[in-house]
Amino acid sequence: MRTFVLRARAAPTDSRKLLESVGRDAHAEILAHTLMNAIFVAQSHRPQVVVYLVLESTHDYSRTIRFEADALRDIGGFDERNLLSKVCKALDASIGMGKEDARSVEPGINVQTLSFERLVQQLAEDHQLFLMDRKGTPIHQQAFADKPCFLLTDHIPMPKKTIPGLERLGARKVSLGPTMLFASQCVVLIHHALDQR
Ligand SMILES: C[S@@+](CC[C@H](N)C(=O)[O-])C[C@H]1O[C@@H](n2cnc3c(N)ncnc32)[C@H](O)[C@@H]1O
Repeated sequence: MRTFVLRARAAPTDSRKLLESVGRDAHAEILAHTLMNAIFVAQSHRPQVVVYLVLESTHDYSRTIRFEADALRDIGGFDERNLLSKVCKALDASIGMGKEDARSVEPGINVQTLSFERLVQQLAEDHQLFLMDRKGTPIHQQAFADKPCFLLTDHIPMPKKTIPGLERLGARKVSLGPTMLFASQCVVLIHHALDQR
């Protein structure tokens, strides 16, 4: 199982604002690109992949949308419009939810009003956490067990004060080289590195 968490700090939890932000400051397209590269390969999907999108620009609670590749049905295509429509459907389904509530959206997709910090605490119970960071251990030198979970952000960096807490949960920094990449590009390189093993 490979798990990816995209902490989308600028992404609105209002579906209309999310769509309006494509190509603008909040760059909602990052969500679609990351989903695409995490879940899909040519003519198929990757088995055993889970993606969490954590949208944090909100007036109430962060929304954590979980996509489980093996359970998705009728995803309808991998273009930005289609993938963002799934995100919007989850956001609309979450309207009115209380704190740390959960709803099923469609097969393979659910939404929770869960913060990044609480999500990562939960994942740390049975996953090995890796914080993607240019200054971390080169990925080809890093050992991986059977449930790695890779933590990424959108164009806004991980807040510095979050990092000691992640390290206390066991997160290790892993690098894909000195070039600053998009999260979606990191996902491709992570899959490639793990595919070689
Ligand atoms: C566009 S980058 C974030 C840029 C942001 N301005 C920053 O300074 O972190 C998106 C995500 O990819 C990760 N990332 C980008 N290049 C990387 C690299 N060469 N190795 C490891 N992670 C990388 C970042 O750590 C971040 O989680």
